Order: sequence, then structure tokens, then C-alpha cells
Amino acid sequence: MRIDVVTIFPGYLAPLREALLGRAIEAGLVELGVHDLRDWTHDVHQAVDDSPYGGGPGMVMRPQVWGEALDAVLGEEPARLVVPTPAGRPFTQATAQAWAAEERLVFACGRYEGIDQRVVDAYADRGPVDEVSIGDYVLVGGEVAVLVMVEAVVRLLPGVLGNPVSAQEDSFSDGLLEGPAYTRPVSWRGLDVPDVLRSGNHAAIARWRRDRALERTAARRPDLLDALPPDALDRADRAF
Ligand SMILES: NC(=S)c1ccno1
Repeated sequence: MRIDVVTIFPGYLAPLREALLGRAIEAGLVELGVHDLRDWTHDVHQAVDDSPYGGGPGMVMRPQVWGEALDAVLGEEPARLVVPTPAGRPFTQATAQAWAAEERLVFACGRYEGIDQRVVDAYADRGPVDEVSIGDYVLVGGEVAVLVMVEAVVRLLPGVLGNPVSAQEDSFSDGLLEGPAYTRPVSWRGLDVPDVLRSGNHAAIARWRRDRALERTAARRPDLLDALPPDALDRADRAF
């Protein structure tokens, strides 16, 4: 997979070259390009924004600069263009799983009051464009959202996680939140690891873990239970 990010703060994306993601890049599982939007300005001030038509607070990012930048970065290769925005569709684990199958992702990081809408409209004729939000809150720019989304996607690529089963047992992978996890010591500050996890009875352990996942999901995200397909819960689940 190739990932390109266009931003006025390239340094914000430096964490993408650290740790797991950095190792994935070094292993050739991912190619990463980070581009400074100001490289496509032509004025001495390198202006990337202007006042909003219709008035209102703040500034809007100029379509001309974004158009030159995205034409250059996208080139002729197919790619999914992603624009992080609080006004976007929710970015979920399902989104990450779908994007993990893409050959190329290009992220456009807006700042200020956002990017002139015509940029999204113009590129929608060229290929898939997703305006997505990582949560119902407003950030200063799209860069932090890109860090979140790139990590969620890249960890799903074959060869990135040491144990591919981990991704299969993630929270949300089966529509439920993950249950609690424990490791040594067996007793810590008077708190003990549940006996079933030390029983060696794999069926009982699987049932216990499923029950804890159902319990946690019902308590914290009942909306996820409501969204499960009818056949997702078996008789034992329903008994829980
Ligand atoms: N919630 C998201 S993705 C966002 C982007 C910019 N501000 O908020």
C-alpha cells in the first residue's frame, strides 16, 4: 500500500515513521509520502487560505493550491482521497478494514475552517473521495486524525502485526468490544486473575471471554449490540 499525506505541517506526521508503522515502512509493506502544501503556493507569503464567502469566522483553504497539490500527488494512479473533517461520516473499524484493501490512500489535511468544498467536488469525478470523522469533536486540523486512521489501517495489512490473530480478535472485529485481558502475576494488590483463565479449559475460557465482551458491550456500547446482524448471537450468547 502507498499512503500520501498533504499538510501544511509535515512534522506532525513524523510519528508515522516510528515503531510498528516505521517497521512496516522499512519492511516495504507500506510506502509513505508526506508533502508540504505550501510547496504549491506561488506568492511570497505562501498563502494557503482566504476569507470565507458569505462571511463568518476564520479562514478557508484555497482551492487553487489544493488543486495543484493533489494533481501532483495523485498523478494518474487510482487512489482513495480521504479528507478528515468533523462533518464527515464516522471512521470505524469497518472503514479501516475496507481501506486496508486499497492500493493507495491520499490524505488531505485541512486546517482553519476547512478546505473549499469545490476541492472535494472536483476530485469526486476522478475517484472515490471520503470525508470522514474520527469522532464527534473538533480538532485544529486533520493531521491528528490521519495519524489515527493510518495506524488503524496499516496494522491490518498482512505482515504488519506479529500475530495476525490479534487483528481478528480486536474490539469491533466481531461487532463487540474486547473483554478484559490479564497477565502475570496471578495476584496483584489483592486482585486475582479469574480462575477460568488459568483452568486450561479452552471451551470455558472462550465462553467466559465472550460473556465478558457481551457484558462490556451492553454496558458501554449498547448501540453495537443493536447493530449486530440477527445471526450474530448464538443461543449461549442470548442466555447471557
Ligand atoms: N473529528 C475530526 S476527523 C476532525 C478533523 C478536523 N477537526 O476535527
